[in-house]
Amino acid sequence: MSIVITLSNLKKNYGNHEVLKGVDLSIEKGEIFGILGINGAGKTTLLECIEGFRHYHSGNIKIAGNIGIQLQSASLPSYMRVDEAIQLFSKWKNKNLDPSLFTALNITEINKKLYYQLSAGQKRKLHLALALIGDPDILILDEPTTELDVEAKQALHQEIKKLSQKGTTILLSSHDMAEVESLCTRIAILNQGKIIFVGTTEQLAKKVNKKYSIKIIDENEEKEYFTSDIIDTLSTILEQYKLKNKPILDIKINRGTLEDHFIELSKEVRS
Ligand SMILES: Nc1ncnc2c1ncn2[C@@H]1O[C@H](COP(=O)(O)OP(=O)(O)OP(=O)(O)O)[C@@H](O)[C@H]1O
Repeated sequence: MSIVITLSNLKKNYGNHEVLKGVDLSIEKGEIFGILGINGAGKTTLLECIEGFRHYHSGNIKIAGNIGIQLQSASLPSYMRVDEAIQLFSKWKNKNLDPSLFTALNITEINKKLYYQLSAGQKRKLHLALALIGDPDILILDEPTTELDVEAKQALHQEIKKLSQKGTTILLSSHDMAEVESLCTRIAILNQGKIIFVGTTEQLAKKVNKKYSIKIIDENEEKEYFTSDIIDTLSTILEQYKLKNKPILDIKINRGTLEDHFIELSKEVRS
């Protein structure tokens, strides 16, 4: 796998406020890479440095390929129509927007609307569509699904997965842990200016040593067991029930969510 984004010891201050305190990161081609962190952790700053919108004070950023960008907040002239914006960006990039995206993101419905008439979610959809014109090698999305309705969110998730399968690298920030868990191949957690974790969500679960919970419900009671080895523990429990010839009514397994693990790790770092 080839590395398409490399950050080495990246530092960025706003006045005396050190927001990025030496960030190192490598992102591979075709990854869907999520940047997580609490409000103000520096995710947007990091993405904007990579996009070239922010000056950084020291360190190095290497990018292999062209970038499509959907900013957290962006604006177009109030009286520009949606189809005019798409034509304008298509001309700039000398490529048209893939028609399947019009349908997937429901752009056709808002084609003739003026920019100022769009709802917040519709604006976000338009900016996403504009980022995708020109078939970028790397797509950077800052909180892409905030304000999107469920249908548009699902459409975007499918689109992101398709793009990654054909080799586009996607770098996104999000507060939606369920979204990150289902989409991202790897994540990085930004905390107090440093990356405190890089890896898969499973690796994060291991790092915080989160134990699985197994709840067994039988006719008389509900019992909960905690384990890090689900197969061994579950087999032993089932064996015992079989030996006692006791019927089980329900089994619930909870491996913890990304949100639980994120909170756990943030607590560990603070203490
Ligand atoms: N232009 C700026 N001038 C001064 N301080 C800034 C500027 N932009 C951001 N900051 C500060 O830098 C820190 C990081 O902000 P940033 O927007 O990068 O965080 P974030 O992780 O994207 O937050 P959120 O999740 O709330 O979007 C915050 O404390 C913010 O107040």
